[in-house]
Amino acid sequence: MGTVALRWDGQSLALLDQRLLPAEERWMTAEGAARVAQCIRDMVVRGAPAIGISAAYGVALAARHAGADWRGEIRHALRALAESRPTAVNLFWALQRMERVFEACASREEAVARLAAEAESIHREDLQANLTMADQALAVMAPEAPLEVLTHCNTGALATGGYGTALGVVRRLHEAGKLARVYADETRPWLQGSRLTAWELARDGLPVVLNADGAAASILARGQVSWVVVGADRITANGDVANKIGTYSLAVLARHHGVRFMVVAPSSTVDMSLARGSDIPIEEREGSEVREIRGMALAPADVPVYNPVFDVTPAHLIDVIVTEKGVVRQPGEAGMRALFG
Ligand SMILES: CSC[C@H]1O[C@H](OP(=O)(O)O)[C@H](O)[C@@H]1O
Repeated sequence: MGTVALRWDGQSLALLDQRLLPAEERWMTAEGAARVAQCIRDMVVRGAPAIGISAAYGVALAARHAGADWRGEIRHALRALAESRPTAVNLFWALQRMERVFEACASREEAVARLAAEAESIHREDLQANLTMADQALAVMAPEAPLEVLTHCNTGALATGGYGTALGVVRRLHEAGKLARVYADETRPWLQGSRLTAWELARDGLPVVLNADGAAASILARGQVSWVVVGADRITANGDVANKIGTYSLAVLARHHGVRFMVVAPSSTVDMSLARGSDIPIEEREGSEVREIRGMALAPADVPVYNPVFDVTPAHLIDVIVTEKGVVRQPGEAGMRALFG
């Protein structure tokens, strides 16, 4: 089997501990919803679609382990999971789906069966969405010869139900014989690019080249990269995109150098209830993620740190948003409403 971030056997959820990659491949079992919420908060599992899928399985686990007050326990699990991370809307989208099914259940036994089935559907649909998006993106790119692309963070099988969003597009280019090289930004501070993307792509035999984030400008200036391809954590009604910190600067660089900029995300990442990107809650994480790595000091222990882990790329810097429901070119409110109502 190819790379996967999580496994569900009908009774428990196993998560590949992404904090330890690439040094160690260690799986941990999350027995209940509280543990799943903690794994999402601590980034054992991360990536917008993967945390939505994990949260859904967390609700299924809550039903499985519930007692006489099964309704109260499942409600408590829904709340705890919703508090695990704030920016990726896929988490809340998945929990809303689970809640709708839960509210329609008349007994704990029914909830156990139906919530597990719903979580499995969310998982399966995400994988299918990735495959559809990869096809659509290939049609947009229409490469005649193998091309170079640059990506940021990790949007691959590790971040999704399988295959990947932006990395799914990279995979599809490779399968079509149209990928000359993919540059992977290392993605400071959590290093999703160096620890996860380089690992995932090298493992699957794709031509990946790792670069420091600060090298992106000179790579784009060389004129060989055709597309910057990234994922998303939330897309608002006007086409603004929240994604991993550093995406916005990459979009500015791409526009400056005449390189096209593509966002690839399933419709579960679209939040039409928010008018613009400035409405998106941006997660800030511990300063220690910047000051140190695996306990080793990279900065004075007491230096103040500002560590927002997402930024917002305005729609006007994006050439195309690819979803499984269709493609929005030159994103703006009209194009978003045409596809998402
Ligand atoms: C396939 S979307 C992945 C998305 O999630 C990342 O964030 P994190 O690693 O903090 O969960 C990032 O924004 C990626 O684009």
